[in-house]
Amino acid sequence: MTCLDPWVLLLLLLLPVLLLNRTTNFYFKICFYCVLCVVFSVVACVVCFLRHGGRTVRNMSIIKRFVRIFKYFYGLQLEMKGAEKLHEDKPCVIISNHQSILDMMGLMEILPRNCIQIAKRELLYTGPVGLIMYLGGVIFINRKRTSTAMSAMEEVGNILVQKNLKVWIYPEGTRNGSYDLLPFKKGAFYLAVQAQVPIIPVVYSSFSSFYQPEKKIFTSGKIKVEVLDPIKTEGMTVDDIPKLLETCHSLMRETFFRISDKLNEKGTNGSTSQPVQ
Ligand SMILES: CCCCCCCCCCCCCC(=O)SCCNC(=O)CCNC(=O)[C@H](O)C(C)(C)COP(=O)(O)OP(=O)(O)OC[C@H]1O[C@@H](n2cnc3c(N)ncnc32)[C@H](O)[C@@H]1OP(=O)(O)O
Ligand SMILES: CCCCCCCC/C=C\CCCCCCCC(=O)OC[C@@H](O)COP(=O)(O)O
Repeated sequence: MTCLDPWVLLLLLLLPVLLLNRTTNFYFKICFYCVLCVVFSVVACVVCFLRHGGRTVRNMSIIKRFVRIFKYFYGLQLEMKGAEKLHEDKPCVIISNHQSILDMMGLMEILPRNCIQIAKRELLYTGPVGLIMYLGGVIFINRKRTSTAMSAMEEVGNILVQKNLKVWIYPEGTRNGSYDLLPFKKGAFYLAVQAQVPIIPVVYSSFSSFYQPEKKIFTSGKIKVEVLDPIKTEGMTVDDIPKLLETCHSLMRETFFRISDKLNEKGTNGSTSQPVQ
């Protein structure tokens, strides 16, 4: 018996109370998510090194297996529609809406083979999480310097067809938890037109039925994912980009509203989702 035992006992007694409280439950789940990311990244880094010896997009299939476990801890269900459109063995630019750090779970559920992602450079410095992203072939861009971000994207465009790759981009350029989509940045559309490859929009329903950081709500729930039809860019030039962007934005926005559960003023959607204890 050590002198810490009464404190450990107290903590154990308090744990159910803390988990039942909405705010502490919320923070517990977010902290646990970060712990899961770090721990799984360390293990995945070792597996990736042993399997492929360094940075390659093939490591993503290993990372996927780890991240796909996360949803069971959070009682999240993912309902997919049209996923087969992503698995055609041809290069393309995949665009999707970006709500939260939780998106990674939805991403890994549907991520096709040979698909690299574009991420903000700051994520490279998150220790093991940054390292596993690097090993998985993620391309890091400096959003504060448009010219370097653009040339990094241009390099991706140059190898996309040559290496038969797909690229996953969040065209909103940042997380957006509001019940709408932000206006799109143009990088993804330049890339698709430059490489003359189709754009495939993927829409995730609003998380707000189970996840609302401002109200400290984080319950179990369902995410609907819909893959829209590919939009061809063959024959398009830079002049066509504004219209292409607009088409993708309105199609995705329409789909987002259709598949999301609109909340009432109380912040509930009337569903029976209960906090995961
Ligand atoms: C266990 C743990 C496991 C971990 C698993 C890892 C999972 C990994 C998950 C990772 C998830 C990570 C998720 C994340 O990290 S999301 C955050 C990072 N991702 C992005 O930002 C992607 C989307 N952003 C863009 O595409 C932006 O456009 C970029 C970044 C490129 C520039 O943005 P910026 O805001 O600086 O500029 P702007 O878009 O207003 O454009 C400015 C002007 O430049 C013109 N322009 C733009 N592009 C091009 C071009 N190519 N050629 C020529 N011109 C171009 C454009 O027309 C405009 O001109 P004008 O029209 O106003 O005259
Ligand atoms: C040595 C330093 C150690 C730091 C350790 C930090 C540990 C971090 C642990 C877990 C973080 C999980 C991150 C999972 C990756 C999710 C990617 C993501 O969603 O990034 C947000 C980015 O798209 C947009 O960022 P902004 O909304 O523009 O901001």
